Amino acid sequence: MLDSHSVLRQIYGTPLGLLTDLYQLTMAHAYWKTGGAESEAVFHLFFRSNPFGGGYAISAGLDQVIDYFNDYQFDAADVAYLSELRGNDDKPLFEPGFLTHLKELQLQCDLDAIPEGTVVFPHQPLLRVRGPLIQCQLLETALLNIINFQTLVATKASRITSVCGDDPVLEFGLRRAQGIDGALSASRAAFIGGCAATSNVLAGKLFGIPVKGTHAHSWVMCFDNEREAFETYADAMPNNCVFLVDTYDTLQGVRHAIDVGQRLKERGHQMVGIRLDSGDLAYLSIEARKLLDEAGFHDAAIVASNDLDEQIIRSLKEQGAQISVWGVGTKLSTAFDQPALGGVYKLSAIKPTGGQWQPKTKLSEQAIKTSTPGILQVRRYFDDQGAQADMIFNELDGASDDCVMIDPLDPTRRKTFASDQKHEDLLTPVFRNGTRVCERISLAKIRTRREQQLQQFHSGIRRHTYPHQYPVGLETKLNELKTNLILQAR
Ligand SMILES: Nc1ncnc2c1ncn2[C@@H]1O[C@H](COP(=O)(O)OP(=O)(O)OP(=O)(O)O)[C@@H](O)[C@H]1O
Ligand SMILES: O=P(O)(O)OC[C@H]1O[C@H](OP(=O)(O)OP(=O)(O)O)[C@H](O)[C@@H]1O
Ligand SMILES: O=C(O)c1cccnc1
Repeated sequence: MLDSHSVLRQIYGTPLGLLTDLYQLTMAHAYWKTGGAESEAVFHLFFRSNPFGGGYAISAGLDQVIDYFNDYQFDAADVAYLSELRGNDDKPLFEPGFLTHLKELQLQCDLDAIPEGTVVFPHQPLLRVRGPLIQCQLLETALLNIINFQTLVATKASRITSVCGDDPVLEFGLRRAQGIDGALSASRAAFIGGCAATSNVLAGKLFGIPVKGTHAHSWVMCFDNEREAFETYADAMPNNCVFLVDTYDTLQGVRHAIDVGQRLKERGHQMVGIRLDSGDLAYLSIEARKLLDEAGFHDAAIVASNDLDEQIIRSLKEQGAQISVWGVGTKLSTAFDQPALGGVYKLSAIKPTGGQWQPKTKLSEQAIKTSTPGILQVRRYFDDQGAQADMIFNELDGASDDCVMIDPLDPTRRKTFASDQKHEDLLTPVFRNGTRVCERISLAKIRTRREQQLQQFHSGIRRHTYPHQYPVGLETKLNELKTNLILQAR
């Protein structure tokens, strides 16, 4: 199954094999030279704590991972570049045979992934990559780059949109995002997280996100007075009038908008609303609403922007602010209060050619950082109330019949599930032997999935202060395997 287009290719116009850390290539070279390259390996991508001190995260980025797999390639120019790199003896870093291997490389990996828009938790694999060791290793950095950022921003957007209820949130982050790709990826992830539209027109074109916009202070400042600015704008753009009213005196600005709105009405158009971008947004929105309603503009929206985030929006709502549309930029697209998710990609099992699977774990002084061995799957159990707990198990063993889940950090904490209890396995096949085996899901469906997913969970996980900790544990045999590997290593 071939994909007709790849957004990554459209943006960068080049294959992205070199979008990796040099050490992936030096390890790949060493595997190739010493015979380990074709051993079968399994890696999992997971994060260790929920971002923003919250109770959940929203998975995002898989569609770009699919693009990345589809486009994975080292072209002639890439190989020529690599051939020029030198080691500390000034000799070529990579042998020509390895560079030929890269040039001819075709991904043979299997990929299983938790679908985008799913509510996810620490320690559960979002991606599982299985295939030749050399290939799994080469994929690490870009997979982390894609999933870490989009999952982070989708989660931030989900927190913001949850506070806004049914009010639309417009993502305005492009101008202050971390570079071009940071902005584009943020627009996509923000939409998954529940934003209604973006101001980023390229993101609109590439991802099919609705685009929306008002006008800037510069428009008002180019005229002798605000009223003339609004009138001229209304003449030119009668079907997109949201007047920015705070350039000089906000409530006077609302009166000017109302006057121009009346003229628009007479000409058969409708003023969409006004935008507030400074001052006390609670007070000004309440006063603006009164003025608009008195003039009969009951449907006119009050858009607010200015360094908004979920805390300020919640506070504004508590103050009775009459804001109906929220423009959120910097704090959303840069994931301002936590700039990285901290997801990792760890080897968990290896099978030398002709040998048996060997589960692997990476020890750490901190128990929470010790990685889980095996070929993992995540099983989400449901009861009448919704999602009850997630159990990670090892597909090499299968889940045990009594389905007991253990908290690896406190083995006295356990949960037992009935063998016929409703459940869903979260990791689903995406690639088999380098070929895509699943349908691509539209961004609109992913966005809806997030909404539906959140309904499956106790509202306590959505709480921003001291959220409920959703139970995630290891199936008994997997916990034993992990404990034994730790004991052996020590
Ligand atoms: N009623 C309110 N309650 C809580 N926060 C508010 C309220 N009104 C505005 N804010 C927030 O307070 C911050 C105030 O921003 P700032 O100090 O830049 O003031 P300003 O009035 O916007 O000035 P400027 O003209 O420089 O933009 C913004 O993040 C804004 O969203
Ligand atoms: O505050 P954010 O959440 O990042 O939202 C985007 C901000 O960007 C614009 O301001 P800017 O001063 O750049 O331009 P302007 O002159 O159009 O207001 C806009 O007016 C918002 O305040
Ligand atoms: O359309 C807007 O109002 C807008 C767009 C980008 C940034 N700030 C505001």
